[in-house]
Amino acid sequence: MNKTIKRALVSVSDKTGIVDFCRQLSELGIVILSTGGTAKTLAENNIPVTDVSDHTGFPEMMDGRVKTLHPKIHGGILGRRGIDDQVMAAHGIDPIDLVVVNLYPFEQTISKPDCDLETAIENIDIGGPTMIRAAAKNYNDVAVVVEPADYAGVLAELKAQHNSLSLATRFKLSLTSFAHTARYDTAIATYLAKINEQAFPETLNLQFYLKETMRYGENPHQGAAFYREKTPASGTIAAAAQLQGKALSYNNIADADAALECVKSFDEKPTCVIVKHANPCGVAESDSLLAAYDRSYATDPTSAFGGIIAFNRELDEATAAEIIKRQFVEVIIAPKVSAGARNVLSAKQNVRVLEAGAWQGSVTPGFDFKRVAGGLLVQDRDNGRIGASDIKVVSKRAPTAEELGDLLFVWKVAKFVKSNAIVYGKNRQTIGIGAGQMSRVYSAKIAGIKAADEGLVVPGSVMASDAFFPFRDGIDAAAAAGITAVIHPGGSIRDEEVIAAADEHNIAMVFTGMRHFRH
Ligand SMILES: NC(=O)c1ncn([C@@H]2O[C@H](COP(=O)(O)O)[C@@H](O)[C@H]2O)c1NC=O
Repeated sequence: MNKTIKRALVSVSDKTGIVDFCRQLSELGIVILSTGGTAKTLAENNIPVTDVSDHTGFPEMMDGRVKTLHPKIHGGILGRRGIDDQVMAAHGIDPIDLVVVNLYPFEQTISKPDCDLETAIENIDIGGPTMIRAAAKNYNDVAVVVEPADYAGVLAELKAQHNSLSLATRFKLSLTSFAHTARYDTAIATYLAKINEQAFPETLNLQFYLKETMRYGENPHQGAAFYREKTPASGTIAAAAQLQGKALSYNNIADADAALECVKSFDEKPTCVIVKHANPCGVAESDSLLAAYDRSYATDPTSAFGGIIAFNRELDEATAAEIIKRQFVEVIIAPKVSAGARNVLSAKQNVRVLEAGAWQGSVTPGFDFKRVAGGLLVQDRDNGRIGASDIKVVSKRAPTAEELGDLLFVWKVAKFVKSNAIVYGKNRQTIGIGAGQMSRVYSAKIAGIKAADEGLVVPGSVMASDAFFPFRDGIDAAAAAGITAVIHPGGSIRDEEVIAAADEHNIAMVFTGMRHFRH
Protein backbone atom coordinates (compact mmCIF):
# COMPACT_ATOMS: atom_id res chain seq x y z
CA MET A 1 0.00 0.00 0.00
CA ASN A 2 1.21 3.54 -0.72
CA LYS A 3 1.86 5.85 2.23
CA THR A 4 1.60 9.62 2.02
CA ILE A 5 4.61 11.47 3.37
CA LYS A 6 3.69 14.55 5.36
CA ARG A 7 6.56 15.02 7.80
CA ALA A 8 10.26 14.22 7.37
CA LEU A 9 13.10 14.11 9.88
CA VAL A 10 16.42 15.02 8.31
CA SER A 11 19.71 14.58 10.17
CA VAL A 12 22.81 14.02 8.08
CA SER A 13 26.56 14.17 8.56
CA ASP A 14 27.26 13.85 4.84
CA LYS A 15 25.34 16.82 3.51
CA THR A 16 25.84 15.90 -0.16
CA GLY A 17 22.68 16.70 -2.10
CA ILE A 18 20.68 17.41 1.04
CA VAL A 19 19.80 21.03 0.21
CA ASP A 20 18.37 20.17 -3.19
CA PHE A 21 16.55 17.11 -1.84
CA CYS A 22 14.95 19.04 1.03
CA ARG A 23 14.07 21.99 -1.18
CA GLN A 24 12.04 19.65 -3.35
CA LEU A 25 10.50 17.89 -0.33
CA SER A 26 9.46 21.28 0.96
CA GLU A 27 8.03 22.29 -2.40
CA LEU A 28 5.90 19.16 -2.22
CA GLY A 29 4.53 20.50 1.07
CA ILE A 30 6.42 18.06 3.30
CA VAL A 31 7.26 19.48 6.73
CA ILE A 32 10.92 19.14 7.67
CA LEU A 33 12.29 18.58 11.17
CA SER A 34 16.04 18.67 11.50
CA THR A 35 19.00 18.56 13.90
CA GLY A 36 21.49 21.39 14.64
CA GLY A 37 23.99 21.40 11.78
CA THR A 38 21.58 20.07 9.18
CA ALA A 39 18.83 22.52 10.21
CA LYS A 40 21.34 25.37 9.97
CA THR A 41 22.38 24.34 6.45
CA LEU A 42 18.75 24.12 5.34
CA ALA A 43 17.79 27.43 6.93
CA GLU A 44 20.78 29.13 5.31
CA ASN A 45 19.41 27.92 2.00
CA ASN A 46 15.95 29.33 2.76
CA ILE A 47 14.32 25.94 3.21
CA PRO A 48 11.57 25.99 5.85
CA VAL A 49 12.74 23.80 8.73
CA THR A 50 11.83 23.18 12.37
CA ASP A 51 14.68 22.43 14.72
CA VAL A 52 14.26 19.10 16.51
CA SER A 53 14.86 20.83 19.85
CA ASP A 54 11.93 23.19 19.19
CA HIS A 55 9.82 20.16 18.31
CA THR A 56 10.73 18.16 21.43
CA GLY A 57 11.13 21.07 23.82
CA PHE A 58 14.55 19.72 24.79
CA PRO A 59 17.84 21.26 23.73
CA GLU A 60 20.57 19.25 22.05
CA MET A 61 22.95 18.40 24.86
CA MET A 62 26.18 16.67 25.87
CA ASP A 63 28.03 17.90 22.78
CA GLY A 64 25.45 16.32 20.48
CA ARG A 65 25.35 12.97 22.26
CA VAL A 66 21.63 13.57 22.82
CA LYS A 67 19.74 15.31 20.02
CA THR A 68 16.97 13.12 18.70
CA LEU A 69 16.70 10.58 21.53
CA HIS A 70 13.24 11.67 22.62
CA PRO A 71 9.80 9.95 22.67
CA LYS A 72 8.37 12.67 20.43
CA ILE A 73 10.87 11.60 17.78
CA HIS A 74 10.91 7.86 18.32
CA GLY A 75 7.18 7.68 19.01
CA GLY A 76 6.62 9.63 15.80
CA ILE A 77 8.72 7.12 13.86
CA LEU A 78 7.68 3.88 15.57
CA GLY A 79 3.96 4.55 16.10
CA ARG A 80 1.81 2.11 14.13
CA ARG A 81 -0.69 4.06 12.09
CA GLY A 82 -4.18 2.79 12.86
CA ILE A 83 -3.03 1.12 16.11
CA ASP A 84 -1.10 3.72 18.08
CA ASP A 85 -2.92 6.85 16.88
CA GLN A 86 -4.69 7.44 20.20
CA VAL A 87 -1.61 7.12 22.37
CA MET A 88 0.33 9.33 19.98
CA ALA A 89 -2.36 12.01 20.15
CA ALA A 90 -2.57 11.73 23.94
CA HIS A 91 1.16 12.49 24.24
CA GLY A 92 1.34 15.10 21.52
CA ILE A 93 3.40 12.88 19.24
CA ASP A 94 3.21 13.88 15.57
CA PRO A 95 3.82 11.08 13.05
CA ILE A 96 7.13 11.20 11.18
CA ASP A 97 6.74 9.51 7.78
CA LEU A 98 10.19 9.90 6.29
CA VAL A 99 13.58 9.61 8.01
CA VAL A 100 16.62 10.87 6.15
CA VAL A 101 19.77 10.11 8.12
CA ASN A 102 23.38 9.35 7.45
CA LEU A 103 25.80 8.64 10.22
CA TYR A 104 28.89 10.13 11.84
CA PRO A 105 31.76 9.12 9.55
CA PHE A 106 33.25 6.46 11.82
CA GLU A 107 35.22 4.59 9.15
CA GLN A 108 36.70 7.74 7.67
CA THR A 109 37.66 8.90 11.16
CA ILE A 110 39.49 5.73 12.13
CA SER A 111 41.23 5.53 8.75
CA LYS A 112 43.20 8.67 9.66
CA PRO A 113 46.61 7.70 11.02
CA ASP A 114 46.42 10.14 13.94
CA CYS A 115 42.97 9.03 15.13
CA ASP A 116 42.98 8.26 18.86
CA LEU A 117 40.48 6.14 20.77
CA GLU A 118 38.62 9.13 22.19
CA THR A 119 38.07 10.63 18.75
CA ALA A 120 36.93 7.26 17.43
CA ILE A 121 34.45 6.82 20.29
CA GLU A 122 32.99 10.30 19.79
CA ASN A 123 32.41 9.38 16.16
CA ILE A 124 30.17 6.47 17.06
CA ASP A 125 26.71 7.64 16.10
CA ILE A 126 23.96 6.62 18.51
CA GLY A 127 20.92 8.72 17.70
CA GLY A 128 21.25 8.19 13.93
CA PRO A 129 21.22 4.35 13.94
CA THR A 130 18.40 4.43 16.51
CA MET A 131 16.23 6.47 14.14
CA ILE A 132 17.27 4.43 11.12
CA ARG A 133 16.43 1.14 12.85
CA ALA A 134 13.14 2.48 14.16
CA ALA A 135 12.06 3.67 10.72
CA ALA A 136 13.31 0.50 9.03
CA LYS A 137 11.35 -1.61 11.52
CA ASN A 138 8.22 0.45 10.88
CA TYR A 139 8.56 0.29 7.06
CA ASN A 140 4.85 -0.43 6.91
CA ASP A 141 4.23 3.24 7.71
CA VAL A 142 7.59 5.00 7.38
CA ALA A 143 10.27 5.36 4.72
CA VAL A 144 13.98 5.68 5.55
CA VAL A 145 16.76 6.96 3.32
CA VAL A 146 20.41 6.47 4.29
CA GLU A 147 22.16 6.90 0.95
CA PRO A 148 22.31 10.26 -0.86
CA ALA A 149 22.27 8.15 -4.04
CA ASP A 150 18.64 7.26 -3.23
CA TYR A 151 17.38 10.86 -3.01
CA ALA A 152 16.59 11.15 -6.73
CA GLY A 153 14.59 7.92 -6.88
CA VAL A 154 12.59 8.78 -3.78
CA LEU A 155 11.77 12.25 -5.13
CA ALA A 156 10.74 10.87 -8.49
CA GLU A 157 8.35 8.42 -6.83
CA LEU A 158 6.92 11.06 -4.48
CA LYS A 159 6.24 13.32 -7.45
CA ALA A 160 4.74 10.56 -9.55
CA GLN A 161 2.52 9.26 -6.76
CA HIS A 162 1.09 12.38 -5.07
CA ASN A 163 3.63 12.50 -2.23
CA SER A 164 3.39 8.81 -1.46
CA LEU A 165 5.83 5.90 -1.54
CA SER A 166 4.93 2.31 -2.29
CA LEU A 167 5.29 -0.58 0.13
CA ALA A 168 7.89 -2.14 -2.19
CA THR A 169 10.02 1.00 -2.05
CA ARG A 170 9.70 1.30 1.72
CA PHE A 171 10.64 -2.36 2.14
CA LYS A 172 13.68 -1.98 -0.10
CA LEU A 173 14.79 1.14 1.77
CA SER A 174 14.34 -0.74 5.04
CA LEU A 175 16.57 -3.56 3.85
CA THR A 176 19.24 -1.11 2.69
CA SER A 177 19.06 0.60 6.08
CA PHE A 178 19.50 -2.51 8.19
CA ALA A 179 22.48 -3.51 6.02
CA HIS A 180 23.82 0.02 6.55
CA THR A 181 23.62 -0.09 10.36
CA ALA A 182 24.99 -3.66 10.41
CA ARG A 183 27.97 -2.44 8.40
CA TYR A 184 28.42 0.48 10.75
CA ASP A 185 28.43 -1.73 13.85
CA THR A 186 30.79 -4.19 12.15
CA ALA A 187 33.27 -1.38 11.56
CA ILE A 188 33.05 -0.38 15.23
CA ALA A 189 33.43 -3.96 16.52
CA THR A 190 36.37 -4.62 14.18
CA TYR A 191 38.08 -1.42 15.28
CA LEU A 192 37.60 -2.15 18.99
CA ALA A 193 38.90 -5.71 18.55
CA LYS A 194 42.02 -4.25 16.94
CA ILE A 195 42.43 -1.79 19.82
CA ASN A 196 42.08 -4.81 22.11
CA GLU A 197 44.93 -6.41 20.13
CA GLN A 198 42.73 -9.33 19.18
CA ALA A 199 44.01 -10.63 15.86
CA PHE A 200 41.17 -13.12 15.92
CA PRO A 201 38.15 -11.57 17.68
CA GLU A 202 35.58 -13.61 19.65
CA THR A 203 33.00 -12.90 16.98
CA LEU A 204 34.12 -12.51 13.42
CA ASN A 205 32.02 -9.98 11.54
CA LEU A 206 32.75 -9.66 7.86
CA GLN A 207 31.31 -7.17 5.43
CA PHE A 208 31.62 -7.66 1.72
CA TYR A 209 29.67 -5.91 -0.99
CA LEU A 210 27.97 -7.54 -3.92
CA LYS A 211 30.00 -6.92 -7.07
CA GLU A 212 28.18 -9.25 -9.38
CA THR A 213 26.09 -12.37 -9.48
CA MET A 214 27.06 -15.14 -11.85
CA ARG A 215 25.13 -17.56 -13.96
CA TYR A 216 26.55 -20.36 -11.82
CA GLY A 217 29.38 -21.30 -9.49
CA GLU A 218 32.20 -23.79 -9.79
CA ASN A 219 29.66 -26.09 -11.47
CA PRO A 220 26.42 -25.27 -13.28
CA HIS A 221 24.21 -26.53 -10.47
CA GLN A 222 25.80 -24.13 -7.94
CA GLY A 223 24.57 -20.54 -7.55
CA ALA A 224 27.31 -17.93 -7.13
CA ALA A 225 28.15 -14.29 -6.60
CA PHE A 226 31.30 -12.21 -6.25
CA TYR A 227 31.59 -9.90 -3.25
CA ARG A 228 34.27 -7.27 -2.85
CA GLU A 229 35.78 -5.40 0.06
CA LYS A 230 34.56 -1.84 0.56
CA THR A 231 37.61 -0.39 -1.14
CA PRO A 232 39.66 -3.17 -2.68
CA ALA A 233 43.29 -2.21 -3.27
CA SER A 234 44.39 -1.37 -6.79
CA GLY A 235 46.04 -4.35 -8.45
CA THR A 236 43.59 -6.92 -7.13
CA ILE A 237 41.01 -8.98 -8.96
CA ALA A 238 38.25 -7.24 -6.96
CA ALA A 239 39.44 -3.82 -8.12
CA ALA A 240 40.03 -4.86 -11.73
CA ALA A 241 38.06 -3.20 -14.50
CA GLN A 242 36.79 -5.45 -17.25
CA LEU A 243 37.54 -3.83 -20.58
CA GLN A 244 35.82 -6.33 -22.80
CA GLY A 245 34.59 -9.89 -23.07
CA LYS A 246 31.88 -12.15 -21.76
CA ALA A 247 30.86 -11.93 -18.11
CA LEU A 248 33.41 -13.43 -15.75
CA SER A 249 32.52 -16.83 -14.36
CA TYR A 250 33.23 -18.04 -10.83
CA ASN A 251 36.19 -20.12 -12.07
CA ASN A 252 37.49 -17.21 -14.19
CA ILE A 253 37.63 -15.00 -11.11
CA ALA A 254 39.31 -17.63 -8.94
CA ASP A 255 41.88 -18.42 -11.64
CA ALA A 256 42.52 -14.79 -12.54
CA ASP A 257 43.14 -14.09 -8.86
CA ALA A 258 45.64 -16.98 -8.67
CA ALA A 259 47.41 -15.76 -11.82
CA LEU A 260 47.52 -12.14 -10.71
CA GLU A 261 48.74 -12.87 -7.19
CA CYS A 262 51.45 -15.13 -8.63
CA VAL A 263 52.66 -12.62 -11.22
CA LYS A 264 52.91 -9.96 -8.49
CA SER A 265 55.78 -11.96 -6.97
CA PHE A 266 57.90 -11.00 -9.95
CA ASP A 267 58.92 -7.40 -10.23
CA GLU A 268 62.41 -7.31 -11.69
CA LYS A 269 61.56 -8.22 -15.28
CA PRO A 270 58.51 -8.55 -17.53
CA THR A 271 56.80 -11.74 -16.41
CA CYS A 272 53.91 -13.86 -17.61
CA VAL A 273 51.94 -16.43 -15.60
CA ILE A 274 49.50 -18.78 -17.28
CA VAL A 275 47.03 -20.46 -14.94
CA LYS A 276 44.77 -23.39 -15.51
CA HIS A 277 42.45 -24.74 -12.84
CA ALA A 278 44.04 -22.56 -10.16
CA ASN A 279 47.59 -23.81 -10.88
CA PRO A 280 50.30 -22.07 -12.85
CA CYS A 281 51.00 -24.17 -15.95
CA GLY A 282 53.71 -21.85 -17.23
CA VAL A 283 55.69 -18.94 -15.80
CA ALA A 284 58.58 -17.04 -17.34
CA GLU A 285 60.56 -13.85 -16.86
CA SER A 286 62.19 -12.19 -19.88
CA ASP A 287 63.40 -8.90 -21.24
CA SER A 288 60.11 -8.29 -23.01
CA LEU A 289 56.52 -9.21 -22.26
CA LEU A 290 56.24 -10.98 -25.58
CA ALA A 291 59.22 -13.21 -24.80
CA ALA A 292 57.87 -13.85 -21.29
CA TYR A 293 54.55 -14.94 -22.78
CA ASP A 294 56.24 -17.08 -25.41
CA ARG A 295 58.39 -18.87 -22.85
CA SER A 296 55.61 -19.36 -20.28
CA TYR A 297 53.41 -20.81 -23.01
CA ALA A 298 56.19 -23.19 -24.00
CA THR A 299 56.09 -24.93 -20.60
CA ASP A 300 52.75 -26.53 -21.31
CA PRO A 301 50.89 -25.42 -24.45
CA THR A 302 48.31 -28.17 -23.96
CA SER A 303 47.23 -26.81 -20.58
CA ALA A 304 47.57 -23.17 -21.66
CA PHE A 305 44.61 -23.74 -24.00
CA GLY A 306 41.67 -21.93 -22.41
CA GLY A 307 43.92 -20.57 -19.68
CA ILE A 308 44.14 -17.32 -17.75
CA ILE A 309 47.14 -15.17 -18.64
CA ALA A 310 48.51 -12.56 -16.23
CA PHE A 311 51.27 -10.03 -16.76
CA ASN A 312 53.20 -7.76 -14.41
CA ARG A 313 53.63 -4.97 -16.95
CA GLU A 314 51.35 -2.98 -19.23
CA LEU A 315 50.09 -5.31 -21.94
CA ASP A 316 51.47 -4.17 -25.28
CA GLU A 317 50.06 -4.60 -28.76
CA ALA A 318 52.59 -7.17 -29.98
CA THR A 319 52.00 -9.50 -27.02
CA ALA A 320 48.22 -9.16 -27.27
CA ALA A 321 48.37 -9.94 -30.99
CA GLU A 322 50.51 -13.02 -30.42
CA ILE A 323 48.18 -14.39 -27.73
CA ILE A 324 45.05 -14.25 -29.84
CA LYS A 325 46.88 -15.56 -32.88
CA ARG A 326 48.28 -18.48 -30.96
CA GLN A 327 45.69 -19.73 -28.52
CA PHE A 328 42.22 -19.82 -27.07
CA VAL A 329 42.34 -17.74 -23.89
CA GLU A 330 39.64 -17.17 -21.28
CA VAL A 331 41.03 -14.13 -19.45
CA ILE A 332 43.93 -11.75 -19.89
CA ILE A 333 44.83 -9.58 -16.91
CA ALA A 334 47.52 -6.92 -16.55
CA PRO A 335 48.05 -3.78 -14.47
CA LYS A 336 47.34 -1.76 -17.61
CA VAL A 337 46.37 -2.53 -21.18
CA SER A 338 47.77 -0.25 -23.90
CA ALA A 339 45.49 1.34 -26.48
CA GLY A 340 47.16 -0.75 -29.19
CA ALA A 341 46.56 -3.97 -27.25
CA ARG A 342 42.92 -3.02 -26.64
CA ASN A 343 42.47 -2.43 -30.31
CA VAL A 344 43.96 -5.80 -31.25
CA LEU A 345 41.96 -7.66 -28.60
CA SER A 346 38.71 -6.04 -29.68
CA ALA A 347 38.77 -8.38 -32.67
CA LYS A 348 38.08 -11.23 -30.21
CA GLN A 349 35.16 -9.85 -28.27
CA ASN A 350 34.68 -13.00 -26.23
CA VAL A 351 38.09 -12.73 -24.59
CA ARG A 352 37.76 -11.20 -21.15
CA VAL A 353 40.35 -8.47 -20.70
CA LEU A 354 40.94 -7.07 -17.23
CA GLU A 355 42.92 -4.05 -16.18
CA ALA A 356 43.86 -4.56 -12.53
CA GLY A 357 45.59 -1.23 -11.88
CA ALA A 358 49.06 -0.81 -10.44
CA TRP A 359 49.88 -2.62 -7.23
CA GLN A 360 52.06 -1.66 -4.35
CA GLY A 361 54.38 -4.39 -3.14
CA SER A 362 54.29 -7.99 -4.14
CA VAL A 363 51.72 -9.25 -1.64
CA THR A 364 48.13 -8.50 -0.73
CA PRO A 365 47.79 -8.17 3.05
CA GLY A 366 44.91 -9.56 5.10
CA PHE A 367 43.32 -12.86 5.97
CA ASP A 368 42.56 -15.98 4.02
CA PHE A 369 39.28 -17.79 4.66
CA LYS A 370 38.27 -21.34 4.02
CA ARG A 371 34.77 -22.54 4.69
CA VAL A 372 34.48 -25.94 6.32
CA ALA A 373 31.19 -27.59 7.24
CA GLY A 374 29.86 -25.72 10.26
CA GLY A 375 32.82 -23.37 10.52
CA LEU A 376 35.37 -21.07 8.95
CA LEU A 377 39.13 -21.40 8.94
CA VAL A 378 40.94 -18.07 9.13
CA GLN A 379 44.63 -17.48 8.67
CA ASP A 380 47.04 -14.78 7.56
CA ARG A 381 47.53 -14.83 3.82
CA ASP A 382 50.70 -16.65 2.81
CA ASN A 383 52.75 -13.51 2.32
CA GLY A 384 56.05 -15.06 3.35
CA ARG A 385 58.87 -14.17 0.99
CA ILE A 386 62.49 -15.10 1.00
CA GLY A 387 65.45 -13.63 -0.82
CA ALA A 388 69.02 -14.74 -1.48
CA SER A 389 70.11 -13.67 2.00
CA ASP A 390 67.49 -15.86 3.70
CA ILE A 391 68.50 -19.20 2.28
CA LYS A 392 70.94 -21.63 3.80
CA VAL A 393 73.22 -23.70 1.62
CA VAL A 394 73.24 -27.19 3.14
CA SER A 395 75.03 -29.20 0.42
CA LYS A 396 78.79 -29.41 -0.11
CA ARG A 397 78.42 -27.61 -3.42
CA ALA A 398 76.94 -24.12 -3.29
CA PRO A 399 74.67 -23.12 -6.17
CA THR A 400 76.22 -21.06 -8.93
CA ALA A 401 74.90 -17.53 -9.39
CA GLU A 402 72.81 -18.75 -12.33
CA GLU A 403 71.42 -21.66 -10.33
CA LEU A 404 70.65 -19.39 -7.40
CA GLY A 405 68.66 -17.02 -9.63
CA ASP A 406 66.69 -19.97 -11.00
CA LEU A 407 66.19 -21.46 -7.54
CA LEU A 408 64.61 -18.25 -6.27
CA PHE A 409 62.49 -18.11 -9.43
CA VAL A 410 61.08 -21.64 -9.10
CA TRP A 411 60.58 -21.11 -5.38
CA LYS A 412 58.32 -18.14 -6.08
CA VAL A 413 56.33 -20.23 -8.55
CA ALA A 414 56.05 -23.22 -6.19
CA LYS A 415 54.27 -21.03 -3.64
CA PHE A 416 51.35 -20.73 -6.07
CA VAL A 417 51.19 -24.38 -7.07
CA LYS A 418 48.80 -26.64 -5.15
CA SER A 419 50.56 -29.07 -2.85
CA ASN A 420 52.40 -31.28 -3.27
CA ALA A 421 54.18 -28.84 -5.55
CA ILE A 422 57.28 -29.53 -7.60
CA VAL A 423 58.58 -26.97 -10.07
CA TYR A 424 61.46 -27.46 -12.50
CA GLY A 425 62.93 -24.37 -14.07
CA LYS A 426 65.84 -22.99 -16.04
CA ASN A 427 66.78 -19.52 -17.26
CA ARG A 428 63.78 -18.07 -15.36
CA GLN A 429 61.35 -20.29 -17.21
CA THR A 430 59.32 -23.15 -15.78
CA ILE A 431 60.32 -26.41 -17.44
CA GLY A 432 57.86 -28.72 -15.71
CA ILE A 433 55.23 -28.31 -12.99
CA GLY A 434 53.82 -31.12 -10.88
CA ALA A 435 50.78 -30.00 -8.88
CA GLY A 436 48.26 -31.27 -6.40
CA GLN A 437 49.51 -34.83 -6.00
CA MET A 438 49.12 -36.73 -2.79
CA SER A 439 52.78 -37.76 -2.91
CA ARG A 440 55.73 -35.51 -3.61
CA VAL A 441 57.47 -38.14 -5.72
CA TYR A 442 54.48 -38.23 -8.07
CA SER A 443 54.48 -34.45 -8.40
CA ALA A 444 58.15 -34.72 -9.38
CA LYS A 445 57.36 -37.48 -11.86
CA ILE A 446 54.61 -35.38 -13.43
CA ALA A 447 56.91 -32.36 -13.72
CA GLY A 448 59.37 -34.59 -15.60
CA ILE A 449 56.69 -36.11 -17.85
CA LYS A 450 55.29 -32.68 -18.72
CA ALA A 451 58.76 -31.39 -19.63
CA ALA A 452 59.45 -34.43 -21.80
CA ASP A 453 56.07 -34.20 -23.52
CA GLU A 454 56.72 -30.60 -24.50
CA GLY A 455 60.28 -31.35 -25.62
CA LEU A 456 61.85 -29.26 -22.86
CA VAL A 457 65.26 -30.26 -21.59
CA VAL A 458 65.34 -31.07 -17.87
CA PRO A 459 69.07 -31.75 -17.41
CA GLY A 460 70.63 -28.58 -16.09
CA SER A 461 67.35 -27.38 -14.54
CA VAL A 462 66.76 -26.60 -10.88
CA MET A 463 63.89 -27.84 -8.73
CA ALA A 464 61.67 -26.35 -6.01
CA SER A 465 59.56 -28.30 -3.58
CA ASP A 466 56.95 -26.44 -1.48
CA ALA A 467 57.73 -28.62 1.55
CA PHE A 468 60.65 -30.72 2.74
CA PHE A 469 61.59 -34.07 1.25
CA PRO A 470 60.65 -36.77 3.74
CA PHE A 471 62.98 -39.30 2.09
CA ARG A 472 65.98 -39.27 -0.23
CA ASP A 473 63.95 -40.85 -3.05
CA GLY A 474 62.81 -37.42 -4.30
CA ILE A 475 66.43 -36.31 -4.63
CA ASP A 476 67.51 -39.54 -6.31
CA ALA A 477 64.70 -39.09 -8.83
CA ALA A 478 65.70 -35.46 -9.40
CA ALA A 479 69.30 -36.47 -10.00
CA ALA A 480 68.20 -39.13 -12.48
CA ALA A 481 66.28 -36.41 -14.35
CA GLY A 482 69.38 -34.21 -14.47
CA ILE A 483 68.41 -31.61 -11.85
CA THR A 484 71.49 -29.73 -10.63
CA ALA A 485 70.12 -27.70 -7.71
CA VAL A 486 67.21 -27.97 -5.29
CA ILE A 487 65.39 -25.49 -3.07
CA HIS A 488 63.03 -26.59 -0.31
CA PRO A 489 62.20 -25.63 3.29
CA GLY A 490 64.17 -28.41 5.03
CA GLY A 491 63.12 -29.51 8.49
CA SER A 492 62.56 -33.24 7.96
CA ILE A 493 63.85 -35.68 10.56
CA ARG A 494 65.71 -37.23 7.62
CA ASP A 495 67.32 -33.96 6.46
CA GLU A 496 70.76 -35.52 6.85
CA GLU A 497 69.84 -38.41 4.58
CA VAL A 498 68.36 -35.97 2.01
CA ILE A 499 71.43 -33.73 2.11
CA ALA A 500 73.71 -36.76 1.78
CA ALA A 501 71.78 -37.77 -1.34
CA ALA A 502 72.27 -34.28 -2.80
CA ASP A 503 76.00 -34.47 -2.08
CA GLU A 504 76.26 -37.90 -3.67
CA HIS A 505 74.77 -36.48 -6.87
CA ASN A 506 76.72 -33.20 -6.68
CA ILE A 507 73.41 -31.37 -6.39
CA ALA A 508 73.46 -27.93 -4.76
CA MET A 509 70.81 -27.84 -2.07
CA VAL A 510 69.43 -24.82 -0.22
CA PHE A 511 66.93 -24.59 2.62
CA THR A 512 64.42 -21.76 2.84
CA GLY A 513 63.20 -22.48 6.36
CA MET A 514 59.74 -21.53 5.08
CA ARG A 515 57.04 -23.84 3.78
CA HIS A 516 54.43 -22.92 1.20
CA PHE A 517 51.66 -25.52 1.41
CA ARG A 518 48.70 -24.46 -0.71
CA HIS A 519 45.52 -26.49 -0.62
N1 LIG B 1 22.66 11.86 19.57
C1 LIG B 1 21.61 11.99 18.84
O1 LIG B 1 20.53 12.03 19.37
C2 LIG B 1 21.74 12.11 17.39
N2 LIG B 1 20.72 12.23 16.56
C3 LIG B 1 21.20 12.32 15.30
N3 LIG B 1 22.54 12.26 15.34
C4 LIG B 1 23.46 12.34 14.19
O2 LIG B 1 23.81 13.70 14.01
C5 LIG B 1 24.24 13.88 12.66
C6 LIG B 1 23.72 15.18 12.14
O3 LIG B 1 24.08 16.22 12.99
P1 LIG B 1 23.92 17.71 12.56
O4 LIG B 1 22.55 17.83 11.94
O5 LIG B 1 24.06 18.50 13.82
O6 LIG B 1 24.99 18.01 11.54
C7 LIG B 1 23.73 12.70 11.88
O7 LIG B 1 24.86 11.96 11.45
C8 LIG B 1 22.90 11.92 12.87
O8 LIG B 1 23.00 10.53 12.66
C9 LIG B 1 22.92 12.10 16.62
N4 LIG B 1 24.22 12.04 17.03
C10 LIG B 1 24.82 11.01 17.63
O9 LIG B 1 24.45 10.08 18.15
